[in-house]
Amino acid sequence: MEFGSRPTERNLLLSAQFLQKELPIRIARRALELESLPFGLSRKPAILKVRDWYLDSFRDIRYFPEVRNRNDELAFTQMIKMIKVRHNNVVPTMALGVQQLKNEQYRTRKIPTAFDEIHEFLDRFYMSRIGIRMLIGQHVALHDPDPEPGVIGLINTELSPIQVAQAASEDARSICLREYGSAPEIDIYGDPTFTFPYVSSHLHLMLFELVKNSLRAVQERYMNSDKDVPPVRIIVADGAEDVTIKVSDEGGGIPRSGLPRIFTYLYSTAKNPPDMDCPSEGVTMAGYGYGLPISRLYARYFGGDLQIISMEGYGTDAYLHLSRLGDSEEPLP
Ligand SMILES: Nc1ncnc2c1ncn2[C@@H]1O[C@H](COP(=O)(O)OP(=O)(O)OP(=O)(O)O)[C@@H](O)[C@H]1O
Repeated sequence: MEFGSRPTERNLLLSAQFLQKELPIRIARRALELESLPFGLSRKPAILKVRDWYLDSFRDIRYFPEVRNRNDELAFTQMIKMIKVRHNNVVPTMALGVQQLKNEQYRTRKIPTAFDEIHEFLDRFYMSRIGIRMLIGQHVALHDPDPEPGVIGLINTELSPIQVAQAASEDARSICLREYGSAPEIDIYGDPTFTFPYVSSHLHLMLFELVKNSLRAVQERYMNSDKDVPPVRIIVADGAEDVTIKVSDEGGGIPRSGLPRIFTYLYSTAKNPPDMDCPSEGVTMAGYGYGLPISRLYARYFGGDLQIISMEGYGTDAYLHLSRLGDSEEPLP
């Protein structure tokens, strides 16, 4: 944030030179790991596709001549922007690969794999992806000739969590409306003038996932009843260390036996999961089971965390902690 507040030619050049060294290291580590996954996962077509994206991006950066001047820097920026687009569908494509492995085990009636190892790999892999995309996104965004006041690259130094909560709520409600024909109300509490520095796309993504889960739970619980539908409540608290946002619903909660699984990849109670073979299809209410684990990674990336507390038979509280100390280091694998 401090570096980007002065996006001079010299600083942009320094930034590009740093990325030219740093990105291939991060990308190569992930490519190697993609090649050595357990249980034959590395040979699944979807995983090979992702591996190839990583190899292509590695080559693009390594074959790019050394960045020495402004023109090089602009060309380099275009190139890494393309890389970011190339990797847009990594998450659903990886999900497809893991699903292919699961299906195969189911068909051949092999003893189901302990997926812990794969879970840990995916956590590392997606965390690294968040870091790579943050670095590329920040560099590219610093070229914006006319940034909004208070915005430095991807970071909004005056982000209002209430505003982001409103936008994320609207998005989640419109999906709920589309899917069920109606959607519970959402009440948002907190100081509307309060702001803190954060990446608004990250916060939007996390709140959108949490609100979507709450809306779905409430909707399913009250769909066929004539009782009043209780609203989902979002409460924003600004502490000295953390900004905490609670998303609270009366959607019936999660059974205690199911709680250890909600942060695992591919655990979902959605009845009609999206077509895994068409990962670019539009957003649905629930499906992959990726919402919670991915949101927690985004929170942890900047030193925060996500906790889910459930009261079975009543509802669920999600606590999203966002560290505002600004002194956390990237928790890289
Ligand atoms: N607020 C909630 N109330 C009740 N159950 C919940 C709530 N939040 C999450 N769950 C349970 O946890 C599961 C996993 O949630 P997660 O957000 O990770 O995936 P998903 O919503 O099923 O799919 P998607 O990848 O589309 O987010 C859900 O399928 C649901 O069973």
